Amino acid sequence: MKLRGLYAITDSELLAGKFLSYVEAALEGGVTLLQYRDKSNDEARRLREAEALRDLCERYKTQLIINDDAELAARLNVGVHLGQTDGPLSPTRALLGSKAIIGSTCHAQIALAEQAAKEGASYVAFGRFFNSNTKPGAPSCSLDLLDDAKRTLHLPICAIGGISLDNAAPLVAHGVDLLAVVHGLFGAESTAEVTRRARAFNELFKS
Ligand SMILES: Cc1ncc(COP(=O)(O)OP(=O)(O)O)c(N)n1
Ligand SMILES: Cc1nc(C(=O)O)sc1CCOP(=O)(O)O
Ligand SMILES: [Mg+2]
Repeated sequence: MKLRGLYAITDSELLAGKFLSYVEAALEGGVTLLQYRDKSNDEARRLREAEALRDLCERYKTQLIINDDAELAARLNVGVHLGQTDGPLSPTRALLGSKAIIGSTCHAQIALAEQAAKEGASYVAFGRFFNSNTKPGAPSCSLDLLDDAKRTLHLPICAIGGISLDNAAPLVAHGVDLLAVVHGLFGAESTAEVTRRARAFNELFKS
């Protein structure tokens, strides 16, 4: 499967009270990867929501990725995204199998991405590219890094951090394969607007 297009990421606070309707609206507009990102310790809710997302993703033929939690990903037979302190990639690849999608946060460092590639990552994520409401403290990353990354790496490149329809085009022009978005998608006022935004993000990959 080609990893290219919109990578929608959920936010439990932003989506409170409208979680599944907003996610389904995004899927309706077209989502390549959907990440379930919930930083709480509420294990029961996390399992319940992740199962609901897995079922929804199956209906829309979208790949589900669990943030941080390889055990939950293994339980649901879906992919996982791991940051630099979320656990090692090689044992996670062994746990999830050769076909699973495993992503790695590489901040603004090509060396981290090269290491992730060696350890079996399916894609590498760089960011943050713009000011982020969701994660204001994330280290910043420049467009120049993408040119180096395209020259050096041979796996899909994901961009994250403050991405919206107003600023995403240059990222795609610099070779980004996946646009990972929370607020720029789910910050919309209505489900119709979420669907419109998802479609518009996908259009960026067609020109
Ligand atoms: C696609 C994607 N890229 C980066 C991150 C950030 O991961 P991490 O650094 O582990 O931070 P948290 O998201 O866990 O707070 C991500 N989740 N997804
Ligand atoms: C979860 C996350 N990780 C980042 C990083 O730079 O590693 S930025 C970020 C938040 C992305 O949300 P929004 O699209 O609302 O900015
Ligand atoms: Mg993490």
